[in-house]
Amino acid sequence: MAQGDGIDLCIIGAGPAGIAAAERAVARGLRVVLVEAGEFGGVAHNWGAQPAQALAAAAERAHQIRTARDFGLGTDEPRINFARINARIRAMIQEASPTVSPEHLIAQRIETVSGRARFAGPSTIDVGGRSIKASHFLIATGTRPVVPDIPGLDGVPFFTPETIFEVTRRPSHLIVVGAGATGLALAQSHLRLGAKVTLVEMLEPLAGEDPELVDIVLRRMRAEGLELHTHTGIVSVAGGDDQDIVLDIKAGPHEDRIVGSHLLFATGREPDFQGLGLELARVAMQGRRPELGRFGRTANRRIFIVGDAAGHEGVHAARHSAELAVDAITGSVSKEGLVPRIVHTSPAIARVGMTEAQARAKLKDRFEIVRIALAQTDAARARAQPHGQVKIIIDSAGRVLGAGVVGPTAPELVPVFALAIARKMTPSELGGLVAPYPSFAQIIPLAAAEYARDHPGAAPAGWRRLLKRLLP
Ligand SMILES: Cc1cc2nc3c(=O)[nH]c(=O)nc-3n(C[C@H](O)[C@H](O)[C@H](O)COP(=O)(O)OP(=O)(O)OC[C@H]3O[C@@H](n4cnc5c(N)ncnc54)[C@H](O)[C@@H]3O)c2cc1C
Ligand SMILES: NC(=O)c1ccc[n+]([C@@H]2O[C@H](COP(=O)([O-])OP(=O)(O)OC[C@H]3O[C@@H](n4cnc5c(N)ncnc54)[C@H](O)[C@@H]3O)[C@@H](O)[C@H]2O)c1
Repeated sequence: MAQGDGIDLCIIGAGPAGIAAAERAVARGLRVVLVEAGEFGGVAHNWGAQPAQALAAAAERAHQIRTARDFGLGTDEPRINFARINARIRAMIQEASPTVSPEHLIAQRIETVSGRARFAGPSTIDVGGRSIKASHFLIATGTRPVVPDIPGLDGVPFFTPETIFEVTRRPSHLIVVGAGATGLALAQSHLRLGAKVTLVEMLEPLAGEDPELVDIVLRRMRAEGLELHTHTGIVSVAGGDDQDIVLDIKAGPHEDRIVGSHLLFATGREPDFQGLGLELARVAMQGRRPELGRFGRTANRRIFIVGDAAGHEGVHAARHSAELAVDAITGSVSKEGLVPRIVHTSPAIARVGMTEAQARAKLKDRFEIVRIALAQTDAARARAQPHGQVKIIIDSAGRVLGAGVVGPTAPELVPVFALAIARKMTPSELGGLVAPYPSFAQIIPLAAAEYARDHPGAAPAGWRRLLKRLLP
């Protein structure tokens, strides 16, 4: 049967991007159908961000117990029960599920369909033998993990970031391959939960991030016991089934062997358009990737691709890209927001706007950097969490262009810098904001004072000027 005409927007994939798009579209008065092949909530809710955050929270507690002696508290090593930790994670996901359940979505006037979608033509999809026609389509099908082709891997049991939460006993020695945001965060969680962890990376850890900020995190992780091999390739792998996993590695001319109990590949993700029938949808491809215009519009102007499938990174980026696409479909004028990039290690890295490398490429030496160590705040000293820094990129006119924060509350601080960049604020204006005491946010006025020391002419913000900038 052909589901009735009159559907304005059919969304394929009910992860954060698909759900955000559906919510915005119904708010704009569109008739929306949301199709999901697996679990509503997508990777983020079921296998990605949420479980990883819950695991990191357990790991943080274990770390606090282990370091409690620094505060004058006598404690033993935490007793860690992996089965209970992962049972809590599953329970937490179940508890949060109503917020992404079909029932909740239907209550918001979003029609839901369970099944795998495949285009049957430029304006029709097929879902389990059922045909759905719509004026516009939004593809929000996310990504799947990539596992490298390594000699010997056939027959060796391994985990991906989606399956690692199924472990019910503490790995005695977890080998993690890939030091991106996922690999580092999962490696640190397992390390803090008492596993020995060895991380193998063929390039630099977090290669796209500011090396100065990454270095702070890596120093912490090494101090906590992480064994890290960078610029290291895997020659072969063997073992499994009650036997140790043996990884032969090579860094330049040096060969080595790692013997572990569990193997996790965090070697990146790729969009999976196979089986979606994009050729029937008249979506033009560039190799294996669709050609994308503004807001993810494809060569078929009625089809958009958003979220991780379009190369955005993280839940907030996925949601934002989806909302912009809906705005484009409904003809609303919207401005792309500044999307922060976050690495959820401990300490975390959060940054927004231009990096030092980008500023150098664009402005040569016509910019300045202000750096302040987190240790300069009383909050960091009181909580014994001194590991971190703020790094602000400022142009020659004195406007904030970018900022990177490393610290326990980095993700909470970075929106302040996003606002400063969007409003073209100066460090003096930022320094005009009153940060509560004690808080890590005090690093912001400290950074502003540092800038003012070298620029005595840059007047602190008057409240009138600040108000003028903040008000629409
Ligand atoms: C371990 C891990 C930790 C992470 N931690 C964080 C974090 O802390 N913070 C953060 O911001 N991001 C994090 N991420 C990234 C985050 O999960 C993604 O950015 C986010 O899920 C992307 O949302 P999405 O809607 O684009 O795609 P997804 O969440 O992948 O959802 C896509 C949905 O589409 C469905 N689908 C696919 N094909 C079809 C089809 N043909 N028909 C119907 N449905 C289909 C899938 O079943 C899936 O439900 C993490 C990822 C991982 C793996
Ligand atoms: N906001 C967050 O906290 C968060 C958390 C997880 C993921 N994400 C996002 O999800 C996306 C994917 O991140 P990711 O870390 O899964 O992937 P990634 O692609 O960023 O990192 C994968 C790493 O694996 C390495 N690698 C690949 N093949 C290898 C091999 N054969 N041997 C050794 N190393 C190898 C790569 O060099 C790279 O450093 C990113 O965009 C990331 O920002 C965000």
